[in-house]
Amino acid sequence: MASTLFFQPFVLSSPTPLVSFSPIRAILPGCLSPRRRSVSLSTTAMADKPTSAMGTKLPHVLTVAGSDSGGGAGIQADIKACGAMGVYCSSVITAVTAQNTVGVQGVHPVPEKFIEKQLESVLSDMDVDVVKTGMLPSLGVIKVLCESLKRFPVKALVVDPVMVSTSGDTLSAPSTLSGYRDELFRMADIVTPNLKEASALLGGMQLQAVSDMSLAAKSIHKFGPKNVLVKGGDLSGSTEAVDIFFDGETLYELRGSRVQTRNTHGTGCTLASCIAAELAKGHPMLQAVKAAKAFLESALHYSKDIAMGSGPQGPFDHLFRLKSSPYNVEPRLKFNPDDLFLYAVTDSGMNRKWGRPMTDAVEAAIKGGATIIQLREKEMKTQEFIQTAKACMEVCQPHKIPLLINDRVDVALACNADGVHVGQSDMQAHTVRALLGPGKIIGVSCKTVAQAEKAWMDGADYIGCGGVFPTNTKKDNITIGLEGLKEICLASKLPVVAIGGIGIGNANLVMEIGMKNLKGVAVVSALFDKENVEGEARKLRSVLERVFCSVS
Ligand SMILES: Nc1ncnc2c1ncn2[C@@H]1O[C@H](COP(=O)(O)OP(=O)(O)OP(=O)(O)O)[C@@H](O)[C@H]1O
Ligand SMILES: Cc1ncc(CO)c(N)n1
Ligand SMILES: [Mg+2]
Repeated sequence: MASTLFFQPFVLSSPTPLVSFSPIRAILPGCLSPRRRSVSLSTTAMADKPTSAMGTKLPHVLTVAGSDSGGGAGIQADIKACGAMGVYCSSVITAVTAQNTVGVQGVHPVPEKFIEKQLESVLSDMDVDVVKTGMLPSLGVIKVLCESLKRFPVKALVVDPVMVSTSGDTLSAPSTLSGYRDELFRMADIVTPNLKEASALLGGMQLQAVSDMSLAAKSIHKFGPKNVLVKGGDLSGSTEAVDIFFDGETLYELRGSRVQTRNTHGTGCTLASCIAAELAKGHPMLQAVKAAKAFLESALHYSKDIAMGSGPQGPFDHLFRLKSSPYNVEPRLKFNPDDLFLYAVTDSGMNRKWGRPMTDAVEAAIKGGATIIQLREKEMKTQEFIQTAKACMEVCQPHKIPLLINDRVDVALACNADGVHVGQSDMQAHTVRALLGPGKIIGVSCKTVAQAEKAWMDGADYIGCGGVFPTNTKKDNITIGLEGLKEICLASKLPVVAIGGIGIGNANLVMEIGMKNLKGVAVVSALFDKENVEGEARKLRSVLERVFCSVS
């Protein structure tokens, strides 16, 4: 088995915006060729188009693919996947297939000239950010597409080299192999072959284990794409769904749990479309791939018992979020790891003791210098918790301070909080991510290196690490000490906030361990078990600032 490499260079060095539904065209950070970036439609180009320049810019994916009459794969999957990710999707149809859960009964290619016409219609007019390709039935279609992309450059190209359906039916002519290898791959930001496609691209190489997939990813990279994702959905005998990502330097083994279901028709199309959608929003490549995989796992899980058709492979429901989380709207605040600097965690028992409403306590903490608030209420009834959270949101919003909810994803959705913090026995972070969407902040409490690694894989934004010192807030909590904190910081690819028994007297010791990704301290009693919350926050903040200035 290939060794697992989990480098995530972008996380610590430059906090990237989680979502950029910017009214102006966002530039994709670090994932695009300078060649295309330099020629892509710029704000200047937009200025030539008064209609689109004056309105809101939607992130836009164009899919160039075949129609699946069964609605589970192809164009239909692509449009639903982009819709589910909150991205506009236009479509150039390359072929019409007669398809169902049994297999492909017929293929009717669209004439190349008419594909060219569709491409020109959309690309010349509609501000496409990312092109995603699926079924390209002939070499001629690939050539037409390459020419169109040269005429109308876009910010990113995602190539899913669809060749054979899972039912075994051929969807592209053998001559397309050379078109992919010699022409289209060179223009691609990522290519996403499954096992059979990777094998075909590499002249029949056998792919039976993860180590073979790693070799294949490296070989396919030589054809010229910037990144390669070899998908392991069809890897037999695995309890996990393992994909291999290669960016030309580092191999990443992306593992998810394998959902036990027959409803996997269109997973490949969906994955590639979700990647394209995340790129269109402005996310970097690896983050886009991880978000796509997390979405897919949730969609498969949600759809695992759907019964449709009599064949071996059924479709799944891309739009499950519409049913599961009506409040799933895009976030207001982008996560900035520096927000972890002075992290205030509430405790209504303490605030009651000092006779102040939660909103006053939160306001005072913010005025004293708190940079993020977490509502941690273990006893409160749901309705009261939601009301309190909504009221606290109103306190936080004018100060642009993010508000997170401890454990209760439902409460976070109900009040449209900025995110959720979960512990090890709460809902898993990847499920939280699927429910909250890509733009919300997710934190996970971690006591071990393995937990920190899982948090990163699950798509969390930061980890809370502790208890650093013994604390009365959490009885029987294991104390990891400064050494434990240091070990986890060293291993973590995510920013870290230290927690547990921290206050004015010892915050300096914590920050002085000198870890670059240790971004701040989280406190409960040090602020809220005091009479003057604002004053205590101010003192703590000045301790932190002093250390920050001396170590940086
Ligand atoms: N049962 C499953 N549970 C979880 N993830 C899965 C499952 N099956 C496939 N995947 C994931 O779905 C993505 C698509 O992989 P897959 O290898 O199935 O692509 P594909 O064969 O091109 O799909 P298609 O069925 O559209 O042809 C990968 O990220 C893979 O790990
Ligand atoms: C149209 C179409 N595109 C792609 C696939 C691969 O899933 C399929 N089965 N049908
Ligand atoms: Mg498959």
